[in-house]
Amino acid sequence: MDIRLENVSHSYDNFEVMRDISLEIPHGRIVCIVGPSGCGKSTLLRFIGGLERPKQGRVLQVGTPPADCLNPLTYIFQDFALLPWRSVAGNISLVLEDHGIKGAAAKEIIDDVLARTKLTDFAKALPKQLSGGMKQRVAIARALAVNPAVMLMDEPLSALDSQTRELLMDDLVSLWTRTPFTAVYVTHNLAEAVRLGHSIVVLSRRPGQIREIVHLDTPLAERQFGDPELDRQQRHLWQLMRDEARAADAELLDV
Ligand SMILES: Nc1ncnc2c1ncn2[C@@H]1O[C@H](COP(=O)(O)OP(=O)(O)OP(=O)(O)O)[C@@H](O)[C@H]1O
Repeated sequence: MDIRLENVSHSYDNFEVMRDISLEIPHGRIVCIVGPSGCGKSTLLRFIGGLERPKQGRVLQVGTPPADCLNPLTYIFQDFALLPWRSVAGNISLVLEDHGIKGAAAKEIIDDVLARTKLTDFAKALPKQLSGGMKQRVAIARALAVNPAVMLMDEPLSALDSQTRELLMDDLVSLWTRTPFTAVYVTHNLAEAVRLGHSIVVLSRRPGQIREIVHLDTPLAERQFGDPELDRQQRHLWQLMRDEARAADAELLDV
């Protein structure tokens, strides 16, 4: 299933947040969205997820979700959103229980996603026993359990330290390489964008408009830390964003 945004514009009362966004999120691709603070990245994600509707334009789901998909659009948040009293396996089973999947059928799915996220040995652990990186792996496993058509990732690594972030990026790349998934990935971090994005949508400051869409051809598995081509792309993204980010920053201070 692809997602298509057609001429999406939005205001909260008279406060214009985004203007005329048209965008394709193709099946099996990771599309990163970057832009200065307050330019509407999270709002765009909410429109794609159907949590809110834009004032103008349309968000279309094109094609059908996978046959065994329980939840076509699934979020992964920065703060993991795990239930502290449930084990790792219990947090994953929760989303299956919502769909009436229990017993052996649930166990099969849970075992599979735990293995894919290298969490098998932690099935019985409670969230408080886990590091931040492990918690986010649980959140990713939980998202994979519903076999989503599109994962909506809102700054999923930004609460983590830089080393853990690198490890999680490696995990996401190997997950995608084994079984490609579709994701819209909002981030402030341009290094994450060039490491994980098949394309990177650069938004202007508010009202967010598309400044440029950068397409990266290097396969995800070949993108190494410190790769000169990725560094060059990251510099290009920063050039696009620097003045906008500075202006947006000044605007926020004025409020
Ligand atoms: N429900 C709402 N009512 C009024 N204003 C809102 C609402 N939601 C978001 N906004 C405003 O819309 C603008 C865009 O917000 P949004 O959170 O989408 O930006 P963002 O690019 O994700 O920001 P950041 O990078 O800081 O997380 C902001 O100025 C925000 O204050």
